[in-house]
Amino acid sequence: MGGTILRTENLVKTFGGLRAVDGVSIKVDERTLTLIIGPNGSGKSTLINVITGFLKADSGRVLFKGEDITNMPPNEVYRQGIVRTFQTPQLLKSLTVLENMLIANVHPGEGVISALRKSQWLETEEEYVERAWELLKFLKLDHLWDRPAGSLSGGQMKLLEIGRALMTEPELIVMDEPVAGVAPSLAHDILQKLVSLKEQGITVLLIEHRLDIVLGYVDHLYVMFNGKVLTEGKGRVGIERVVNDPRVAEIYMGG
Ligand SMILES: Nc1ncnc2c1ncn2[C@@H]1O[C@H](COP(=O)(O)OP(=O)(O)OP(=O)(O)O)[C@@H](O)[C@H]1O
Repeated sequence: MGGTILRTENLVKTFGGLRAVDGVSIKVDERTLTLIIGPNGSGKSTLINVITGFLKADSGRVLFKGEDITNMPPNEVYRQGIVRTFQTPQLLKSLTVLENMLIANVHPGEGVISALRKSQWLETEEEYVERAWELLKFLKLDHLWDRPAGSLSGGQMKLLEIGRALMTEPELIVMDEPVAGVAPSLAHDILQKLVSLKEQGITVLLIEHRLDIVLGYVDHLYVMFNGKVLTEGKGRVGIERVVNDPRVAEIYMGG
């Protein structure tokens, strides 16, 4: 484990009178897998939306590698080295698996066509194809390279979404429910892939409901409730303590 790559300080996001994120301070260490759990409506998605620039904070700060990135627009956050994946993979379903990989570097808000026309893209085209191919092999999607993305299974689409995120060579990947709706064996495959990303220097921050499947892969666990961090734990012992905390069972039973 290295130093802290991402930190939030007293982050607040309100919707009208509702404090969806209510003074959240978290730390994500380099090359770890950090998981945020919490019952529905506890503020997890809002928190990662604020971190990744999809929502503006009312107050508090987001620091990435020590730099203040609070309220930067998503494309700026992305340029800093943070990539986001969504619960529903954001794929272009009529394009092939390989094509989806190749257009992954299109900045949010930038048209696909104009990005593809860029001379800069053409210069690095060979490199991109190589990288896409390596990643497809890593994700065991290479045999599907010429299939339309829309013909993949739900789990394969999640993998392709991860592949697209990795095409951008991120330092931090923020994921919204990467194994939701995925069969257990493929879910474990996906999580093992995420663990092996740590060895490549990538840090993973994720939200996930399926604790039974995810917990064994996690280095740092945060529990959110009512917009706040209820408790947290690091390492086997710390995580075990959180999981056995009666307050955690209580919020899930209440929700
Ligand atoms: N755009 C919005 N406008 C108004 N209220 C919102 C908005 N987004 C979220 N909320 C509210 O903020 C609170 C936190 O929601 P959020 O989606 O962050 O929770 P969550 O922990 O991610 O839940 P889930 O696990 O169901 O995705 C909820 O009460 C929700 O209804």
